[in-house]
Amino acid sequence: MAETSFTLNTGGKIPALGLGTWQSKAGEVEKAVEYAISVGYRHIDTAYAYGNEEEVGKGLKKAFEAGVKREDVFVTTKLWSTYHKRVQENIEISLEKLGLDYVDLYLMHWPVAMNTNGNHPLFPTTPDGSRDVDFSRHHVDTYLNMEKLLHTGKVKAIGVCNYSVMYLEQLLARASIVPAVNQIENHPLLPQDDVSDFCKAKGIHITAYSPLGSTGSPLLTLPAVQQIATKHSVSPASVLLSYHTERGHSVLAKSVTPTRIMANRQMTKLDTADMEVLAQISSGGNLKRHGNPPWKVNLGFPDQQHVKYLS
Ligand SMILES: NC(=O)C1=CN([C@@H]2O[C@H](COP(=O)(O)OP(=O)(O)OC[C@H]3O[C@@H](n4cnc5c(N)ncnc54)[C@H](OP(=O)(O)O)[C@@H]3O)[C@@H](O)[C@H]2O)C=CC1
Ligand SMILES: O=C[C@H](O)[C@@H](O)[C@@H](O)[C@H](O)C(=O)O
Repeated sequence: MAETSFTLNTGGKIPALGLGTWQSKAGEVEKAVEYAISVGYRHIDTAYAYGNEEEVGKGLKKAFEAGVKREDVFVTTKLWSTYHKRVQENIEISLEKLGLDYVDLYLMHWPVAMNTNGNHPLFPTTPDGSRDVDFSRHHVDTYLNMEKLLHTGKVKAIGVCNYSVMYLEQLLARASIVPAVNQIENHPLLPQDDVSDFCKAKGIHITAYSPLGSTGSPLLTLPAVQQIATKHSVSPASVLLSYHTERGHSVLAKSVTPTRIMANRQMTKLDTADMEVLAQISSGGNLKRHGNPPWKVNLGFPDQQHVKYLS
């Protein structure tokens, strides 16, 4: 494995590979977390919005009972959009569900607030059926409230997700604490070099999500990925995950399947030629973003400039 962990701007370490839990179903995720930790994972990613923090917490508890120390597991959870005006409340609910005193990383899930008192606790809608966005709440004000959590000991580090360069510039202009992490969709069909370079210059670590292309892992069949896998006698998944460690990013791979959880631990030392082949996949604007919720808001990503926004 090229790197087993990266150092954050807090001085803390983030393990290079984390277990993703988005869409991991009830009845499956507790076992997935317990199994992953038993085979060496030390980084678990969840979120209030995933609705599985309680079960993730049960998996963590089993791992601790088996002798793994709390301080050796890096746990991330995320502030949901309907809680942008209730930051303290949302972390307390998450900690209660997880059965933890603190999380290692607390991330703003999206830089868009939704109506706190809308028609649904997670995904409120307006009468036309679109997302009930709270345009009165600026994402930087939410982040400033997250900064205050650092003094409570309930979070060891704070950061953001889904931040473009434009949003990061807005945030850094007013923040006292540089985010430790920006968690973004990242893979050879969405390299986001602009965000990666900007974060590197500012000391913000990137964690890549949807490295396999999310549900159904469509990127495993990319010919260039398969060709590199054959060259190194490894799986395509290993190539797609190792792409991030080579870039200095940590990576989250979701699976509830024990054989895949185990297999995804295998990292491959990719060479310069491999990285060049992987970089070529997106050349000529051949980009694919899998996570594209209908926010009605311009998030500032260059690949989304064709989208029509209401605001
Ligand atoms: N901050 C944010 O907004 C976001 C954060 N994330 C985080 O990142 C994590 C990873 O991203 P995610 O979108 O889940 O997608 P991934 O790219 O990790 O792909 C997950 C899919 O790949 C399958 N899979 C996993 N390993 C293998 C393998 N070795 N061979 C074949 N198939 C495999 C899984 O199936 P199965 O489980 O059935 O084995 C599942 O269908 C999330 O779970 C979440 O924690 C994700 C999206 C947005
Ligand atoms: O972390 C995973 C993703 O961000 C997911 O939570 C969102 O995409 C959500 O389904 C939404 O529709 O806004």
